[in-house]
Amino acid sequence: MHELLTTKEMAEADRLAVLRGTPSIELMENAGRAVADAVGANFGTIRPVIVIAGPGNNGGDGFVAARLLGERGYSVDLRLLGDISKLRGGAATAAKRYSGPVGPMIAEIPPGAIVVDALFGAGLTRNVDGEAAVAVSAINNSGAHVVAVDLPSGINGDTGAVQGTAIRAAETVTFFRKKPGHVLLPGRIFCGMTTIADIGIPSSVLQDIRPRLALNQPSRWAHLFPVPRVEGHKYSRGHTLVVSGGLSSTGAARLSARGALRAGAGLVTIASPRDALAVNAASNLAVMVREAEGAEGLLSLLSDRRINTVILGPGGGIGPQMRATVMAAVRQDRTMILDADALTSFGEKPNELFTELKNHPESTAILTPHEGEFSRIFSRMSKIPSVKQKLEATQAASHETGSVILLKGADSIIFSPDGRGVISENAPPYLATAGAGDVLAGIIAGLCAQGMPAFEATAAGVWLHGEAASEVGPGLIAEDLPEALRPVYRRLYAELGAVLS
Ligand SMILES: NC(=O)C1=CN([C@@H]2O[C@H](COP(=O)(O)OP(=O)(O)OC[C@H]3O[C@@H](n4cnc5c(N)ncnc54)[C@H](O)[C@@H]3O)[C@@H](O)[C@H]2O)[C@@H](O)CC1
Ligand SMILES: [K+]
Repeated sequence: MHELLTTKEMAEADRLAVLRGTPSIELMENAGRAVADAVGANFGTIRPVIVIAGPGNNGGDGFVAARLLGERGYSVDLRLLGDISKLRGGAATAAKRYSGPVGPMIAEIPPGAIVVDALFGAGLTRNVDGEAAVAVSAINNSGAHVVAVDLPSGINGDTGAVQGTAIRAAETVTFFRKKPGHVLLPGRIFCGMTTIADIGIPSSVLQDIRPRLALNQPSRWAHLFPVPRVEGHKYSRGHTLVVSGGLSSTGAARLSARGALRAGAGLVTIASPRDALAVNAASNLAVMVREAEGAEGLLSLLSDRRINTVILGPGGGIGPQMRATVMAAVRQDRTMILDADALTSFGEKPNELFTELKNHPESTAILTPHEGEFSRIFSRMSKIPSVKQKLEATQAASHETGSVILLKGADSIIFSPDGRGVISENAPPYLATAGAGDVLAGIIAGLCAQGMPAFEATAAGVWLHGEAASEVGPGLIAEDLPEALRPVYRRLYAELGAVLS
């Protein structure tokens, strides 16, 4: 159930289901019934129901729900945008089956009403305006409990963007699979709680559609998640190197190092400039500290081939030295997590980095920008859209650079150069705190160190980071995150059925 379908893929699912023998009116009947059931699950027949129907099949679902709710004893007031004679296909059939009165668009909602929002769904093609916009603001201002059909009207199913204005729903009933707009912000907030109803589309249609996007859930990467083995030893669990900043900025590297250790890397070393050696050494026990000045220093440490992952960026400083250090790591064919300063340092010359990466196919880069960093590094690349179109932008950036890209946010997006993508929805709001990103870079590196492939390690890292934050709860500071991985790992391993002694 974790696949995400674009609106185009959903239309294809619909078409294939019809080809395989389910008439489209039956899909619509099932959709409308699921909506009526959602109303019935929470409210008795005392509260009036207002169904706001649009001119397409979303409106058709609304007509079905209105008919069924009427049959179940609810007082139903159906309002239609446009002319009933203009309805086509399933929507026209559903309207014929509805015997109640059909009123014009509404501009005021009576107190205590339940609203079924069947104005626009997957077929929204432009900004909501005119009468529809008036109805949307009346609904939003009324405080009514809104059940949205498929998507809150005004939310773009593919991007989660608000087109003009949008209905704020308490719950959204969607069909077969979620769409990106249910998960991406701000769409997710407008959806309220989203549930998925089975409307008779067989899962087998997915074999033809082959969706590339999914929710970031363990089902996407659990089969590659490292399980420590009794016969294993620290060297078999990989070695992560974290490059530290100077004396006044060592905290970020230390947070990364702790994240990598807790994620299960066998060994973690901080490569530290001389002036910061004492502070790095004094504040770490299990983490080793080695002296390394700039690119030269890193190169000499990387002569140890057992070091298989390198974190560059957290607290490392912006400028030519960072650029040289990153380039040195790329030439050493390692898996690198490039974060923060390592990305910003290439803001003026991104191609320098990407050409070097192309010349070293044995090295793997995972880039972990937030939106600001993403713009800085990719805005000069013409084939990459603005970060405002975050899904397409992340996918294009991954494709163009051959790197795994993690666009960090409350709806973190991760793409692999092969076109697979996941969107995360488990990050609690208090995760937006100083240093949390440094820990995340460490967790991802720690998983890569143990042999997990880059895309899956990044997805797993982001998921674990979100779970760890929820484990800590409000008041969280970045230092808490590595420590909170323990109960999260315990639960995950229990779910994976791994036997740990
Ligand atoms: N695809 C499927 O498998 C199924 C789809 N169903 C429903 O069908 C919906 C999609 O139906 P449609 O493709 O007909 O699309 P919609 O019903 O979402 O909207 C299309 C209609 O709205 C108009 N429109 C779009 N944007 C507008 C705007 N800003 N202002 C005014 N008018 C606007 C279009 O001209 C068109 O008439 C889904 O969201 C779902 O609710 C269900 O019936 C069940 C099966
Ligand atoms: K809707």
